[in-house]
Amino acid sequence: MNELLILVDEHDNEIGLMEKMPAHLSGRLHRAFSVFIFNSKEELLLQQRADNKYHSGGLWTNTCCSHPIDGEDINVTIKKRLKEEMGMECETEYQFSFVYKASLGNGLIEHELDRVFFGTSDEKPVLNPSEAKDWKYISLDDLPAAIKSHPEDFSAWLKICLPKVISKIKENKSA
Ligand SMILES: C=C(C)CCOP(=O)(O)OP(=O)(O)O
Ligand SMILES: [Mg+2]
Ligand SMILES: [Mn+2]
Repeated sequence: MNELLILVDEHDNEIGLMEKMPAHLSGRLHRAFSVFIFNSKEELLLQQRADNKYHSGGLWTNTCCSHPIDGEDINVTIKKRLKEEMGMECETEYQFSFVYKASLGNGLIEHELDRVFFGTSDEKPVLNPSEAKDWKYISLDDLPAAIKSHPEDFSAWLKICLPKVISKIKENKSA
């Protein structure tokens, strides 16, 4: 795997490029994106990561995540990655960004400036087994309690950004 991530400072200024593994071993801040797809009942489509992912294998998380590619429009990368991971085609819209740092076991550290995108689709996923092993819909009324009762089953970044996702949805509705 020779995938280059975009290193940034906390103001999202590009600093350079680094390969995926060294970037996650050193905990250098880099760009990422997290996609949240909802169905028409406003349930969130969760992805269960494949067991053999480099980190957070087997954990439940938002619909699709990856890292932007240097020189490629992030909307193009999102489209490709949503297709590759979940077999889905869906328009997505930028919502907000957040920074987090989390140790994920086996020496890997996620330290990301993560851009969050929302989309709506009733399309059923067709999973790529090297990326995802299961999917399910869950209402945002039920997800916080599910995380509270089994925190070990969910990704670090989902737990960190979920309150912001819920506030953003409320804000979008009242706008
Ligand atoms: C929010 C996060 C964790 C971005 C990285 O996502 P992945 O770990 O799923 O990255 P890919 O292997 O799919 O590129
Ligand atoms: Mg991914
Ligand atoms: Mn990362």
